Amino acid sequence: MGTVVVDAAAKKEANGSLADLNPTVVFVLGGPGSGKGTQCANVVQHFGYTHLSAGDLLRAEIKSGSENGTMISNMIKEGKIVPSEVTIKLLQQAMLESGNDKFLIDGFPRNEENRAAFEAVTKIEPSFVLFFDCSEEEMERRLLGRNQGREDDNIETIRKRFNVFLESSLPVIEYYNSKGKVRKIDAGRPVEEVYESVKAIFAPKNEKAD
Ligand SMILES: Nc1ncnc2c1ncn2[C@@H]1O[C@H](COP(=O)(O)OP(=O)(O)O)[C@@H](O)[C@H]1O
Ligand SMILES: Nc1ccn([C@H]2C[C@H](O)[C@@H](COP(=O)(O)OP(=O)(O)O)O2)c(=O)n1
Ligand SMILES: [Mg+2]
Repeated sequence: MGTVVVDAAAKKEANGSLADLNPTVVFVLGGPGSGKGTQCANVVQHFGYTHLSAGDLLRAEIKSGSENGTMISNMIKEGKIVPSEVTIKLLQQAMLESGNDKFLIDGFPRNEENRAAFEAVTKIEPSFVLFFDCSEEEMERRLLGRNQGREDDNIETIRKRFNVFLESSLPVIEYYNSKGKVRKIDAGRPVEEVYESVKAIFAPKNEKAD
């Protein structure tokens, strides 16, 4: 399954099945280090979603030895956003393989191209968009302390990623905000406090979720 060259027939088939699935999708957005992955893990435990991190899928694709691996790796090291075609195919495959119909899509869409292409290809509209709002100082501190051996968690690439976030990702959040879909969370607080706010968004009112 290593290939990422988009095969038209396979793409059509994947789309057909995804449309049949009519999945519930929540986009989880926020700057690098804002805590998207950390909070998604909490939501998965309590609310039955499948967590799909676009960055994790791209890193797995590099490791798998795919023919696009070098291109993806170079783009990630530069803090750049990989062409939508590649990322959307990985997301579609992961959704179909999961056996679930509720997804947290973390770190996607990261630019207007991602957003428009996903909508055009999958016809999926997110139920809402979680936006983790965090200061650059705090995000930088967290990224430098993340210790996951990531090639992009160095100060030079971090600065580039912050610029890409401001220039390309924030406009996507503004787009969804204009549609009333953004649920903004103060992500600069401790993990447990942030999760309290996240939980309140997912938990049906008057019901308890632990
Ligand atoms: N609320 C928080 N307070 C302090 N550290 C956090 C918080 N949320 C996440 N972290 C830590 O910050 C780093 C980045 O978090 P992560 O969830 O990977 O963010 P993202 O996916 O948005 O880049 C990790 O080392 C994580 O343990
Ligand atoms: N939609 C996406 C998501 C991530 N990427 C690439 C570019 C990003 O800088 C890296 C890392 O993304 P990831 O979401 O794992 O990073 P953070 O968790 O926000 O720190 O992956 C992409 O090209 N397109
Ligand atoms: Mg992450």
